[in-house]
Amino acid sequence: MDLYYSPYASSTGAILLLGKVFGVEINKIPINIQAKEQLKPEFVKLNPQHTIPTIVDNGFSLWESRVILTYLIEKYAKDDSLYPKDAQKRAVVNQRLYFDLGTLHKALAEYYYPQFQKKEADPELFKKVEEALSFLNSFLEGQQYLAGDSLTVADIAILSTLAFFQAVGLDISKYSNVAKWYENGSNVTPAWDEIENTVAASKKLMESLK
Ligand SMILES: N[C@@H](CCC(=O)N[C@@H](CS)C(=O)NCC(=O)O)C(=O)O
Repeated sequence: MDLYYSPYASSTGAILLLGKVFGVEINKIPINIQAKEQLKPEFVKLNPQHTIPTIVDNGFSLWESRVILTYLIEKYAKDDSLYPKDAQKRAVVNQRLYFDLGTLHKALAEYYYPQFQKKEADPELFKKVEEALSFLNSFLEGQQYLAGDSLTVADIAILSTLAFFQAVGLDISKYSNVAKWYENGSNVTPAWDEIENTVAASKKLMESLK
């Protein structure tokens, strides 16, 4: 399976993690967004929206990172534990994934990405980050996992989001449920080293831009 990736995409580690868990061989193809490589016609042919990450699995092209994660589970997992088939359990997992896409990651990206381009941090945008982390903290009240009572793709996606943004300065320590869940999650999630290695490489690149 080909994975077109960029160090700016916080989800790359989660995709590599699932690839390792399921024994899927992933051929990593870096795309340099600063050099606008994603706009090359051969890439736009694969993904007209020209976003990273994009996978090509036996000729099947797919993008939107959280959809890539659920696709990998549906296609390669031996059971449904990471993405339960039960309608209500799956709905809660999906709610967390959409919360990541539309609220948490969105707020973090809007606050941190401009800073990679040497722009001043905007405190107004940080309020949205704090609000999103407070929501996450409340989802985790009395819970060891984000959706249900065992590890799911919701945990993996949001752990990956937070691993990435912590590497560039986010502090989650005052959100005690989040901090506790992150600590446990990073210990119990299989192939966690894929996230750590990816985040370390991203951090190095982003620091070189400062
Ligand atoms: N929601 C999408 C976001 C994808 C996205 O916007 N990726 C950025 C890099 S972090 C990108 O590809 N930017 C280049 C472009 O849009 O041309 C996902 O999770 O896959």
